[in-house]
Amino acid sequence: MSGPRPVVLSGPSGAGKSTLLKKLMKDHEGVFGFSVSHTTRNPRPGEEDGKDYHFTTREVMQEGIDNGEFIENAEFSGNMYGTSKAAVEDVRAKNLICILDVDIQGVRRIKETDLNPIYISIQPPSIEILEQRLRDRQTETEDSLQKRLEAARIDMELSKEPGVFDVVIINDDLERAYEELKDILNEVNQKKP
Ligand SMILES: Nc1nc2c(ncn2[C@@H]2O[C@H](COP(=O)(O)OP(=O)(O)O)[C@@H](O)[C@H]2O)c(=O)[nH]1
Ligand SMILES: Nc1ncnc2c1ncn2[C@@H]1O[C@H](COP(=O)(O)OP(=O)(O)O)[C@@H](O)[C@H]1O
Repeated sequence: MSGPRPVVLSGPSGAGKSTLLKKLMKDHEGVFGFSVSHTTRNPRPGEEDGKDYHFTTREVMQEGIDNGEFIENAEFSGNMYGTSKAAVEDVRAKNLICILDVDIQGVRRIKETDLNPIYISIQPPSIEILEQRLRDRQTETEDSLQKRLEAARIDMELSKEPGVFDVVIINDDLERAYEELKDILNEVNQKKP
């Protein structure tokens, strides 16, 4: 595929992907475009349909998957998530660098496509700190929080495997993690404009 390499951000829920991504998009307007995923989970206060996610139902999303409209899709914490072909195309059409936020299953599926992104894992300093951040965020029920922590343990192990990610960023201090992310993206874009 031609154009700049897309960027896949992955890592446990609560690791800080959205925080870093929003900061990056705000500081570099007209450079990055977010691939808006579909999900069957309920919107959180402040989340906008079509901006944060395309909020949908299981039936509608399954129909789209069956019709071949998705690059990848996965089940996470009791909900469906997926990247539609249109989500990535929309960003490409604007000539922006496409950023995708997907879980580890999404990373695996995207590796089977010709998208050829750079794979970045955002990791928390520890599972304890991750739990605290998720609790402080106040977006989860106890059940969905426990499911996220369970998935996080698997994600944290897999991110250590060589070859899965190009880069692993530990999001301890936010500003330092952000600088690290920016440095990596600068490097990639210089190599392949
Ligand atoms: N495979 C896949 N995962 C996604 C997609 N969109 C979001 N996710 C992942 O789904 C998980 C849950 O996302 P979300 O419900 O927004 O919760 P949060 O990560 O705790 O803010 C995260 O690990 C996301 O990276 C997608 O299109 N495909
Ligand atoms: N470096 C950090 N230090 C402290 N809190 C952070 C840091 N990065 C993110 N957070 C907070 O942790 C919570 C989870 O971050 P978020 O960006 O929603 O994670 P994700 O998108 O990976 O699920 C948010 O409330 C966010 O404000």
